[in-house]
Amino acid sequence: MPVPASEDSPAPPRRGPPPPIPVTVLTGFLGAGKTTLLNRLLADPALADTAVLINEFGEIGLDHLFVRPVEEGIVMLSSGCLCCTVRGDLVAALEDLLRGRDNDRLPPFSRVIIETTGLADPAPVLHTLMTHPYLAMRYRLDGLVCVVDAVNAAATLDAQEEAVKQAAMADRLVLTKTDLLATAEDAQALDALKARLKRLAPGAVLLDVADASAATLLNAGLYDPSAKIPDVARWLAAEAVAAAATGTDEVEPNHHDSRIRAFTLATDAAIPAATLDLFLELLRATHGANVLRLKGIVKLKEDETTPVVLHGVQHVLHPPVRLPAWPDDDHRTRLVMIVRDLDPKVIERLFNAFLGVPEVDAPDRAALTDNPLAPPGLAR
Ligand SMILES: Nc1nc2c(ncn2[C@@H]2O[C@H](COP(=O)(O)OP(=O)(O)OP(=O)(O)O)[C@@H](O)[C@H]2O)c(=O)[nH]1
Repeated sequence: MPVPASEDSPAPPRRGPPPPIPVTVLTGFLGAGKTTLLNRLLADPALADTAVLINEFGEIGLDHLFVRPVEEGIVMLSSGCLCCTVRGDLVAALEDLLRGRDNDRLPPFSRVIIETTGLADPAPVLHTLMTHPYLAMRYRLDGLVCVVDAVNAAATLDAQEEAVKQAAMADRLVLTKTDLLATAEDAQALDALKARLKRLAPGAVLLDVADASAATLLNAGLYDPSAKIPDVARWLAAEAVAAAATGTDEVEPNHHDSRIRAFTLATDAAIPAATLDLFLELLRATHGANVLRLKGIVKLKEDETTPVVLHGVQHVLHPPVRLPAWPDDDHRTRLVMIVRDLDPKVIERLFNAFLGVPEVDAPDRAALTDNPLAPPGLAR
């Protein structure tokens, strides 16, 4: 991971490429209300210059300037790993949009919304935006919005692990069909669902569809266009994740949810770039498939005044971004991770091993077998 040179501003230099176009990915299980929500959002004049990519046109017609269908088409990355695929169809559709815009065939849209199919794993969509050399330059992920049907979500989350993954990876969670909940039991079930979603995605903003708007759902990324300095604290939501980490034991063991854990790592220590590189490489190589999302800001030893921002989805790490300065008073390294089938302690020990933090209370034998750097077979 080459750490880039400091930039004076997230905006590119005047004669360079245009600023990347924000992309919002809209997920949610079958019939959860994605298209209905999209339809409502597109009626907002603030989204008049939005291009929409949608897998299939459902019963609700979208009346918008450029709504484009995309076919399902998964392409494997050269690593050959199933979980880090990119979508060839999506690459073609996103390239086509840019061509149209650059040739004045299309109006100069300033935002893209991609509605996925209900069964979709969001990871390949995010990988497409993060790994394609040209698309990663012209587009940037703004956020992942997951629509959750308040009537059926509990049963769906119990039965479908993809629904759990969609919710766990989200930056924004929108509860639909709350208008259909009438009884006291319904209200109780809704509270339980909200608590469940908060455990799954403690860093995500959870809102009712009645409050869903361009203002509340969009600009979830690092760069809010209205703010000159990236709002890292809002984007990371490290405090919310840390606060929720204490309550995860209540999860019923049979739920798919119990496989998901959200946690933060924080340190005051400055990390040499080469050490960070090695840590991330080992994390990707040994646990990449289980790290559903990684967000972070890192204090580098080489220049403690210009932190690096990280964003990863499973094996795929977005090229790190060097900030010109710390965005606020918190100058600690903070990593926020959503993992599946992985004990946060394993990552914590790996991180501490790279930082040189001794495992003071580990007995000798455990220090050997628990060593996260030990060769496979020796480590537990
Ligand atoms: N009562 C109520 N019905 C809703 C709400 N949101 C969506 N619906 C209804 O739920 C049904 C499915 O909505 P869609 O917007 O098509 O859902 P979708 O997620 O796009 O569906 P797929 O594309 O098939 O996955 C439609 O009949 C909508 O009218 C809501 O907030 N309240």
